[in-house]
Amino acid sequence: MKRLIIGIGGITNGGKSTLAKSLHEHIPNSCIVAQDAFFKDDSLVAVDSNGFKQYDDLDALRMDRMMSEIRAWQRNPESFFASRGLKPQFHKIPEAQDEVYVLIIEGFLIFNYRPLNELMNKRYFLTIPYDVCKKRRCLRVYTPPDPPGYFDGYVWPMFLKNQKEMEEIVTDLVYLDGMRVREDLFSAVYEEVTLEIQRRLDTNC
Ligand SMILES: Nc1ncnc2c1ncn2[C@@H]1O[C@H](COP(=O)(O)OP(=O)(O)O)[C@@H](O)[C@H]1O
Ligand SMILES: O=C(O)c1ccc[n+]([C@@H]2O[C@H](COP(=O)([O-])O)[C@@H](O)[C@H]2O)c1
Repeated sequence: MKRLIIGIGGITNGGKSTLAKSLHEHIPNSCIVAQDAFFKDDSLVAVDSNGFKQYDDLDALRMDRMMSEIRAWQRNPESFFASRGLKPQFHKIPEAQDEVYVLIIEGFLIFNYRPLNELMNKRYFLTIPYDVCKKRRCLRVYTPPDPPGYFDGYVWPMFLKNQKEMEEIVTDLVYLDGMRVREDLFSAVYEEVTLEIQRRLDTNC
């Protein structure tokens, strides 16, 4: 059994979940692990000197739990896949005797966490301009909701800081323009992932 781990990172509201879901729907034997599912309880998230809850920081996330989930997939992708009620399918090559299990890891700080970053075979990073990001973010309701001034006073400066830190540790990142239509973004990544799957089926890696 072969494995492939794809990271879909990027700016808040850049389209990570949308892209990850489309990939999952089209890639046989794939699963998604989303970083958003690992936020700590609000009572455990620190507050900064401006009174803003520090959600855009690795400390706000239970990265240990996220890593355990990913390790469970690594140990046995097939049973991890089945435990989510998904049905295995061979890739669309009639003579293929092997299967490639694909894990799609999606989230805004996935490459900032070194132990997680190191596991990825492919790294994609979605970006959108400030004004588009602010507009999309204002339309979205988080739990808890963003307080007034949160985007400019906290989220945007943290994005710039986190991106800078990420770029210091990550190489071979493929930047994706989140302004492209969904279908284009999907096709571009799907094509590359399909080639990676094919490469694994063709070789012993
Ligand atoms: N390529 C795109 N073009 C325009 N809007 C998009 C695109 N991808 C996602 N969106 C919209 O942007 C918002 C955030 O998308 P989402 O996938 O949840 O982002 P993220 O997971 O990065 O926070 C949603 O309203 C979604 O419908
Ligand atoms: O999901 C949550 O529990 C949650 C609670 C408060 C805030 N968030 C925001 O979630 C953002 C990251 O998720 P996303 O999908 O926008 O990339 C990050 O900018 C946080 O400020 C998320």
